Amino acid sequence: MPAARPNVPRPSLVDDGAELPLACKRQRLLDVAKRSRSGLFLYPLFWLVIVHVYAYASTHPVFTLIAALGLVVGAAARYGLEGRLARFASHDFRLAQRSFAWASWIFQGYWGLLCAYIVGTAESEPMRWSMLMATIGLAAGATAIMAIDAPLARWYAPLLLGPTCVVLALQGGYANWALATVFVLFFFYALKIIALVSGDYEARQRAHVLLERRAEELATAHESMRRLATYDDLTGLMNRRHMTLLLHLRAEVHRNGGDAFSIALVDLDHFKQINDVWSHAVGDEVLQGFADIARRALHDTDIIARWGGEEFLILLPYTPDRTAEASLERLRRQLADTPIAPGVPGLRLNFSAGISEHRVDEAIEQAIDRADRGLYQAKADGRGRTERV
Ligand SMILES: Nc1nc2c(ncn2[C@@H]2O[C@H](COP(=O)(O)OP(=O)(O)OP(=O)(O)O)[C@@H](O)[C@H]2O)c(=O)[nH]1
Repeated sequence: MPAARPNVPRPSLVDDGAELPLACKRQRLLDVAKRSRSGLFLYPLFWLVIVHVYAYASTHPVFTLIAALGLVVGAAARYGLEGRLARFASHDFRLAQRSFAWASWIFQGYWGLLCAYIVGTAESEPMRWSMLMATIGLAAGATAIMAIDAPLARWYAPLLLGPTCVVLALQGGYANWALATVFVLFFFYALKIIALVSGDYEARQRAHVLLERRAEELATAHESMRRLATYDDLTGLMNRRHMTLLLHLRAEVHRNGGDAFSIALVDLDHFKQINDVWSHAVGDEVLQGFADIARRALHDTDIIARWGGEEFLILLPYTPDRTAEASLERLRRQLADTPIAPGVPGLRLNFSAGISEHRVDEAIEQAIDRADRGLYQAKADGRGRTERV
C-alpha cells in the first residue's frame, strides 16, 4: 500500500490577513481617482444631448439650465479635487479619502435624482427611455471602472439607479415593476463584480508588497554574505581571503609602475598563555582589543587583516626607508600603554613581526614568505621585535 502523503498546507504567497500598508491604500485612492477623471464630463454631455434631442430645453429652460450647471460644476469640482488628491492624501489620507468618496457619491446621487425626476415627470416617453438607458450605462460603466475600491464603488449603482427604482415602484404597473426588479438584480450583480475586481486588485497589491519585502531580505542577505566573504567575524578586520586578493592587486599595480609597498606579518607573543590562564573568552577579547588599537595606531592608508588565529598581516603602502618599522613601533608602544582586555586590567600585549618589501619582479607569495621568515627570526631572537628580510 503506498504511504499516505502528509497533508502539508500550501504556503500562501500573499498574507491575506495582514492589513495593507498605508502606501497601498493611498495608491488605490489615486488609481481610482485617475480612472474616474476620464468619465466626469460624460454626465453633463449626456444631459445636454438628451435635452437637445428631445427639445426639452425649449419647454423647461430654467430646469434644464440649473441641471446642466449642477452637472458641470460638480464635474469641474471633482476634476479639481482629483488633480490635487496626491498632495492632499499625503497630508491627511483619511480626510482625502472621505472627501473623494463624498464628492463622488453626491455627484452620482445628483444624476440619480435627475433621472428619477425625468422618469417620473417627462411627458415624452422617448426622453424617459433615453434617460434610463444613459443612467444604466453610467451605472454599469462607473461600477466597472471604480470596482477596485469596493467601499466606494458599491454605492454607485444604488445612487444612480435607486431613486428611479423608487419612482418606478411608486408608478406601479407591470412594466415599471419588472424594470425596478431588474434594477435591484443589477445592484446584486454589481456587488459581485466589485467583489471580484477589488479582490484581484488587492491580491496584486499584496503580491507587490511581498515582492518588495523579499527584495529587501535578499539585499540584506547579499550584504551579510558580502561581509562574511570580506571580513573576519571576531575582529571585524579584513579576512585572509580578501587580503590575498588585495595583495595580488597591489603587486600587479607595482609591476605596472605603481608605488612599492611593504608587508608586515605580526604574531601576538605568548597568546596561548592568555587562553590557558584567563580563558578563551578573554583570548577573544584580546584579539578584538588588538584589532581596535591597530586600527587607531596605523596610518589610514595601511590595511590590516586577520591572517590566522593570532596572526595579522599589514599592507603598508608608500613605505620607503624604514617607515614600515616606524608604524609597527608606534603600534607596539600603544599596546604597551593600553589595557587590552576590560576584564583583566593589568594585561599587556606584545608581538613579533617580520617585514618585507615587495620587489617588482617577484610573486606576492615570495614577499609574504620573506615576511614570514622575518617573523620566525623575531620569535627566535626572543620575541617583542621586528625583523626585515
Ligand atoms: N581565544 C582565541 N584563541 C585563538 C583563536 N585562534 C587561535 N587561538 C589560539 O592561539 C593560540 C596560539 O598559540 P601558539 O601558536 O602556541 O602561539 P603563542 O602562544 O602565541 O606562542 P608564540 O607565538 O610562540 O609566542 C592557540 O592556543 C590557539 O588556540 C581565537 O580566535 N580565539
